[in-house]
Amino acid sequence: MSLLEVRNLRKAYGALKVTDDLDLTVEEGEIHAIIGPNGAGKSTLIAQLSGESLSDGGSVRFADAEMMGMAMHRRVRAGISRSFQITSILPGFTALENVATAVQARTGSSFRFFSPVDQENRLNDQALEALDRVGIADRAFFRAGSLSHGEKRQLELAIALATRPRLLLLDEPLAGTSGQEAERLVEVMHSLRGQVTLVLIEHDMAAVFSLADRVSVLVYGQIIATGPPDIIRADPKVRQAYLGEESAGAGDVAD
Ligand SMILES: Nc1ncnc2c1ncn2[C@@H]1O[C@H](COP(=O)(O)OP(=O)(O)OP(=O)(O)O)[C@@H](O)[C@H]1O
Repeated sequence: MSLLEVRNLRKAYGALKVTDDLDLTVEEGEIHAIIGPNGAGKSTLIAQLSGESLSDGGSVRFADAEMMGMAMHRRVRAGISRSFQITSILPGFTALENVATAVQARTGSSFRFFSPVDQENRLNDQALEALDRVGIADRAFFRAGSLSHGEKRQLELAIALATRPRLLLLDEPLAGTSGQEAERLVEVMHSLRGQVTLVLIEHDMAAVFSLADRVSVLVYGQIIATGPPDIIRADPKVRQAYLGEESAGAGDVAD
């Protein structure tokens, strides 16, 4: 059984079918990248999987349970988490407070059986562990607003990891980062391999091809190919859809 099985997933905005009978399978422990041209429906798909956006139909089975119709906080408890955007980080709070606050907000009342002091300790422990996993435990007591852009992206990852997901959905984790920051984040994602299943959308092809175990190509709301990076790179269908090539010639999808 696969960890995530998406079948015939649909979503339309008016006449525009953004997710068009989409099928996708994600195996436990893999890093699965979703690539595709601008407007292909990648962010919409992530939003549908996380429960942030309602779907019009289809099935999303996660760990053999149906997620369709389930609210986002219930999916978080089932083990699906998605990255926050930097814009949702509170700049005046410390990195630790940001993670703890987000965990509390996302898991709802799951700590309610503990005393307030216990609740705070548990939240802080969980938050610190997450900051450590992304390599910024030494920034725990720094105000989030004072962190570098790359560290803020690490903080986003920590927020998503702090709910201890089995499946982590990342929407462009490298966006806006410089070369060194991107390298650091790729290292962090590598270090998560095997601990958590990752589904990520990313435009940085070098990162995608170095990180992903499998890549799915999304075009006009449908997955047109899924496979290991080398197979995807060489797939004529992918090259045509991506580059508008009349025929697949020499060279790669992107490097
Ligand atoms: N709330 C909305 N209302 C109407 N149309 C929308 C809405 N959200 C997205 N769309 C449209 O759905 C299509 C897919 O958008 P989406 O953001 O999912 O694509 P994407 O593959 O993530 O693109 P990009 O790579 O540019 O981020 C686009 O044509 C977009 O304009």
